[in-house]
This record gives sequence, C-alpha cells and structure tokens, in this order.
Amino acid sequence: MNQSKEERILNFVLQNAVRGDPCSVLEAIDKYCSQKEWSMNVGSEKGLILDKVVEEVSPSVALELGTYCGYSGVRIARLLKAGARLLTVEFNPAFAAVAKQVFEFAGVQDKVKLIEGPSDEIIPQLKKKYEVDTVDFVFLDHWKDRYKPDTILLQECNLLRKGSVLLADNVIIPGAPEFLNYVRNNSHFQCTNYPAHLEYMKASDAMEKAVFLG
Ligand SMILES: Nc1ncnc2c1ncn2CCCCCNC(=O)c1cc(-c2ccc(F)cc2)cc(O)c1O
Ligand SMILES: [Mg+2]
Repeated sequence: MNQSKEERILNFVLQNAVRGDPCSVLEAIDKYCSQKEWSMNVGSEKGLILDKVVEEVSPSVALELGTYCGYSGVRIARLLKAGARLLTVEFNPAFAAVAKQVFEFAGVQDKVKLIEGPSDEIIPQLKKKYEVDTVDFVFLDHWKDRYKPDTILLQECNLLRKGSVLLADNVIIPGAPEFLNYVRNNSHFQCTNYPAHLEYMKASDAMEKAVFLG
C-alpha cells in the first residue's frame, strides 16, 4: 500500500533530522515541502511570526487547533518554559499518527498532549477532562470556517482570560473572512495583522493576532 504525503514527510524527517533536535526537524520539513512536495505547514516565514508571539506570551497553557504533521506544534513546544504544556487538536487520525512520531523524534513529547477529535467536541472537554483552567495562547490552523465558531466556543466555555492571545493562520489564503470580521468588530478583542506569504509560495497570506480583553 503506497505511502501518504504525510508519511513521506515523516520518513524524510527520520532520515534527515537529528533525534532530540527540534530545529533540525523544522528544517527537514521545510526542506522537503519547499523542494519535493508542497504541504500546509505554517512554514518558516509565518513560523517566525508564530515564534515571536509565543515568546511574547510565554504561555503556561497553549492550545493548537489543527496539528497536521506537527510542524507548528514542534515550533511552539520548543519555546515553552519548564512545566508549560501544549494541547494540540487534530481531527484526522492519519495526520495525528504522523504528528505523534514527529513530536517524539523532536523530543518535545513530554510538553505536548495530542488530542484526536473535532475541535467543537474537544474544546468543551478541556476544563474537566484535560484539567485546563484558562488558555494563555491559541494557534488556529484548522478548518478556516471553524475559526469564528471555535473562538465563540472558547469564550462560552470560559477558557479565555484577560490577555489570552489568539493567533490565526491563513486569514488571506485560504482565508477566514468571518473570523476576521468577528474579532475586528468586537470590543473584547484587540487585533493586529501580520502580512506574510503562503508557506513555500509567493502568494500573499497573513496571520491575525487577537488579544482577548476580558
Ligand atoms: N474541527 C476540526 N478540529 C480539528 N482539526 C480539524 C478540524 N477540521 C479539520 N481539521 C483538520 C485540519 C484541516 C486542514 C486545515 N488547514 C488548511 O486547510 C490549510 C490550507 C492551506 C492551503 C492554502 C492554499 C491552497 F491552495 C491549499 C491549501 C494552507 C494552510 O496553511 C492551511 O492550514
Ligand atoms: Mg495553515
């Protein structure tokens, strides 16, 4: 049975990166996806924006919606302080299986809790089942039409606190117009746009930061 693209990415990591070295894992994925097969990792240009926001927030509890192969999860986890953790939600079991191995190879598995399931089912479970009080940082990178409903759901579940930071990928391509309208016209959010390019391509994209004001 022939391999999926995600399995080919994993194999390239296993053969080209250094076990326990998160940066080498990121470099290997970027090299494969820029030279061999495009894939929807946040990439190195938008990855630098992600790094800066994570360092600025220095979250104790980070949430990622849309794990994919684990690229952004490694990016986030490698910057977390001792005792901090990343909860990452992936709907697709095949993607989750690859991401699990990427996290282990990078050596960040002790900081990461990979949760399989749809975000609208998992978010309401975070407090009781995953012992979360509030989340300090949320990276939205899953289905683009889930960004707005899941932002509302996070508020309804009292998972945001004054100063919680949302960072959304792909607000230009594929685009998240309803999310942008919602947070930009909502007095409870302070928004900042970060223009960039679609991963591994020349097309324009952007990330949006939305700080919850309480
Ligand atoms: N309810 C849930 N909960 C959790 N995961 C869930 C979910 N529902 C689904 N998923 C699993 C994620 C599905 C993939 C999301 N990402 C994307 O769709 C995505 C696409 C592009 C792209 C750009 C230009 C093109 F020409 C083609 C594709 C780039 C990106 O950076 C992307 O993040
Ligand atoms: Mg994305």
